[in-house]
Amino acid sequence: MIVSHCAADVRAAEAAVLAALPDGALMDRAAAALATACTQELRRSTGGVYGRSAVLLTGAGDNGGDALLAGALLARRGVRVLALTTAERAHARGTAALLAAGGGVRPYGRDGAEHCLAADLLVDGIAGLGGRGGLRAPLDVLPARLAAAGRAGRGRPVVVAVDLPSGVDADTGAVDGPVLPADRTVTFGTAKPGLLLPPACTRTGRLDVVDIGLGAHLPAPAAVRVEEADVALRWRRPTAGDDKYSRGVVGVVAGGADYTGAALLAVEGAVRAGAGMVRYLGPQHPTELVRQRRPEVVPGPGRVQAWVLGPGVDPDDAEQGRRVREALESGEPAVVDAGALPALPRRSDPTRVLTPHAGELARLLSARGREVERAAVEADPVGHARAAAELTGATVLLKGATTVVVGCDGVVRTAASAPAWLGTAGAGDVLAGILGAVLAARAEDVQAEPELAATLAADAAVVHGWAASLASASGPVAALDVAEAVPAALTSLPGWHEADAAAW
Ligand SMILES: NC(=O)C1=CN([C@@H]2O[C@H](COP(=O)(O)OP(=O)(O)OC[C@H]3O[C@@H](n4cnc5c(N)ncnc54)[C@H](O)[C@@H]3O)[C@@H](O)[C@H]2O)[C@@H](O)CC1
Ligand SMILES: Nc1ncnc2c1ncn2[C@@H]1O[C@H](COP(=O)(O)OP(=O)(O)O)[C@@H](O)[C@H]1O
Ligand SMILES: [K+]
Repeated sequence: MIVSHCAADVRAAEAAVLAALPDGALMDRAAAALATACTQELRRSTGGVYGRSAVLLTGAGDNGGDALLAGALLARRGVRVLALTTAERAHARGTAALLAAGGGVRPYGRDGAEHCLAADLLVDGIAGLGGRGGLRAPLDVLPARLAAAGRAGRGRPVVVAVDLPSGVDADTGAVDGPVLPADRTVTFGTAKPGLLLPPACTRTGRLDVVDIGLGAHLPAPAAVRVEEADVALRWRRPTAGDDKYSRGVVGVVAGGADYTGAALLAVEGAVRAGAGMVRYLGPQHPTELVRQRRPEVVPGPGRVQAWVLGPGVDPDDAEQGRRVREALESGEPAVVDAGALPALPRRSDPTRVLTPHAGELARLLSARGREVERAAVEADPVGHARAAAELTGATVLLKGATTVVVGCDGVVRTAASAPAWLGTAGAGDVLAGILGAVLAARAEDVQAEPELAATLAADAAVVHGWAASLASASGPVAALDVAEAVPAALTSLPGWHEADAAAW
């Protein structure tokens, strides 16, 4: 898991650590780690370090100071280092260190972009925690120039961001103007939400979190990235004492006379994610299809531990609509997807996990008096997911390249294990099925501790994305293939077998 904290929490932790350290010690730790990452990137993109060229973009603050101090270390390793200052002031100790090590310092000026493009390495120390808004002129055109020049090491320098890609909002992940995208970001003490949250997170590149001793002084995280190894530890496995009921029965209300495929996909997701039993509730035609493909599915009503409601359900389908409403009234944990979202009562609780994509979330908010367009949701996914969680009382899982989950504990969870190939019809139905199986397996725990639903929702999204990576193998993938890959995805999660051994 990668944890992140807002700027105010980082600054407070920094103040506590600084009180016990000599002047400059914290920046020196940061700069040493930054220089190491820079030499690795130089070696990777050019085959060496000595004689290579680096340009440092340095603002007036400590972010620029980190870059200058790291630049001094690089210069001592034989790198030709030039700092281009982007503000009227520059960090005094960092500037002196770079000059003493043989580097150069001058204003960014008119030819700044040409210097940047000609370098092997570009270190972005324009702004970090103190950044406000997107990059300003003359730096605003630099991201487009770099993008047009090609790939790292082939036409353009490799870009290493200090703490954050400049122009990204550290706390929210908002992108309000041009941002310098990084190939690698070296962040200090803890990650920042803006490095993990969409839309900014696509600019982070490879992320290094450098321990500079803030840990003991940091509060609960603001946002976390759930990783495969976290899921391996938490995934509930059956024991000798389990039977099909105790492992969790999933009730699926999906599909209808027209959309039969969604019924199959949701059922397949639940079966493959290890449900003890799946009951399917729907009209005769999809019921027959489900039975043909998955004879183990039980048709018709009965006791369930968790529901999957809505994939492929037409909101005007009276019969399926009645089943959705009855399930929502039953009190069991539920995945509320697609056609079931309009049936959600005005207030729910966190054991109901809504799984909209951006368009569905926009409709849900608009129907509740918060008129909003899909594009606005995409520009601020976390803000809108949070608004929906507050308005409905439910847990909200907003699907996207980076999926975000907002529950009732205030922490934003993210899953980013999916390849872009997963953006294919029916993939969301499979996720709903997987999540239904996860909720059913832990139904009692979720009832006792509703905030657990958000953790489980993020786990399901990670497995869904991991299964997609496996099934896709860097190529096209169909939704049904994703469901079929779930068992293999689970057993290939890093740490799965170690966690299994520990259980015995
Ligand atoms: N807080 C901590 O625990 C630590 C902080 N360190 C560094 O200190 C940084 C914070 O330093 P500061 O508070 O001095 O602030 P910054 O250096 O992040 O930002 C201030 C500078 O950025 C400029 N700026 C702001 N927004 C801009 C924009 N959109 N475009 C162009 N320029 C912009 C400002 O005019 C100013 O020159 C961190 O990001 C990190 O790099 C590290 O040295 C280690 C420890
Ligand atoms: N660019 C992308 N990269 C990775 N995953 C994506 C991307 N676009 C969409 N996805 C994922 O694909 C799935 C699509 O679900 P959804 O929009 O509900 O489609 P459908 O309704 O056809 O099933 C979601 O899990 C989403 O997170
Ligand atoms: K930066």
